[in-house]
Amino acid sequence: MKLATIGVGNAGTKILDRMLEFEDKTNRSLCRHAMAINTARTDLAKPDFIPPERRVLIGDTHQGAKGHGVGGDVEVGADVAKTEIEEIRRAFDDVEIHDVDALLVSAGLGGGTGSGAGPVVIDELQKMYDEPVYGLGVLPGEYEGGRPALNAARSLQSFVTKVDNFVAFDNDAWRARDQTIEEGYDEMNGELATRIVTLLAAGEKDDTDVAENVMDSSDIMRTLDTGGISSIGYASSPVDAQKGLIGRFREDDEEFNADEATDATKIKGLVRRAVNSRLTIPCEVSSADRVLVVISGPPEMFARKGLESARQWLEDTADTVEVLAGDDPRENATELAAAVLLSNVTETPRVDEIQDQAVDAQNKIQELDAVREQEIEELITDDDDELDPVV
Ligand SMILES: Nc1nc2c(ncn2[C@@H]2O[C@H](COP(=O)(O)OP(=O)(O)OP(=O)(O)O)[C@@H](O)[C@H]2O)c(=O)[nH]1
Repeated sequence: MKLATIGVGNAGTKILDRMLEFEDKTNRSLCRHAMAINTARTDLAKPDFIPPERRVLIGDTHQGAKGHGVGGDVEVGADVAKTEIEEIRRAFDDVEIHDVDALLVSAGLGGGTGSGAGPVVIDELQKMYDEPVYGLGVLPGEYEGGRPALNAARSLQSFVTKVDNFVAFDNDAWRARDQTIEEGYDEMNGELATRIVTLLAAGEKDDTDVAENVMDSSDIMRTLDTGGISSIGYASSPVDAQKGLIGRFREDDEEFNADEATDATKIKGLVRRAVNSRLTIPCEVSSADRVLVVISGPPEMFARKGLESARQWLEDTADTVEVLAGDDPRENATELAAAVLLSNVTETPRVDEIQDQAVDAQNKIQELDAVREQEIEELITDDDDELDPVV
């Protein structure tokens, strides 16, 4: 596929930058246009790969932002983007839409800019272009507390209703306990970038003269066409030019046999590993509406039989007949990778938890407001009592 990509807020920008880095490292060219929109000047200076002229600072004259971010306030994030919609629109004028299949907006949903300005940006893109607009969004970890959960619960609803498909990433599922938050983010962003780019960059070459099994961008778009929330699974094994695949396969895989494993069983094993891996958002695989499998690597490693039996296994596992599978040939690739898109998954426990956490946070805020109102009323009454004799 070919995409125009827009990172909104700090996390959205960092993730997009890592996608560009992965592309650069692996000779892919998924993101034909990359842009960052943020309310924090310092964060906009940080990317290594997003071109400086494609970084848009919004809200530097807004009272609630002043170039320093919006401090987790979704209302301010949305207001800033609405106020500066003309500037945002002008920035989109540079997008060569005839050169892309779709647009992708990435954002963290726990803060104020990504979650507030993100939906405003998506609305504008949907108005301006006929191409699908996809979302790539990070759900905050439980450890972050009530406010990010409240932001995310509200914003997730806007994102999911506005985009054509929302690929979710769950910080809770990916957090390693022995890392600082920043180290953790760096690693997570790399993992997410690898998954989304491996998946969507398949079919980026519009070659008519390609082998039969090669993934087409229209297959990817068809799988994403379900709407809703999606998750990605991924597994890879290093490739040795002489010996073929040298990665270890799960020994509990019923097909596993170190000596006899053919390329076909290896491919099937890789797809199983991808589906059983840590998904970008944990979900019940059988709740997926449609599934897409991309096998990416040196073409001599592809095995038509393997792809077909992986597809059949997935049809049973995901309990859907809508499983599309294809190859993504990458000459000189050092790994064979399987990326599996589970589209429109409905059983995602973390989304339910965030909603519960958000309701708790909302109740606490209301309780605090009620206490505050009571205190103010009491203060006024006390003042009135004191004032009475004077009047
Ligand atoms: N996976 C991942 N999540 C991040 C990263 N940085 C922040 N987050 C998450 O994204 C949420 C939003 O953080 P930011 O992106 O910094 O916030 P923002 O959208 O720029 O909004 P403001 O800071 O309020 O202006 C946080 O609550 C975290 O859950 C990152 O690098 N990787």
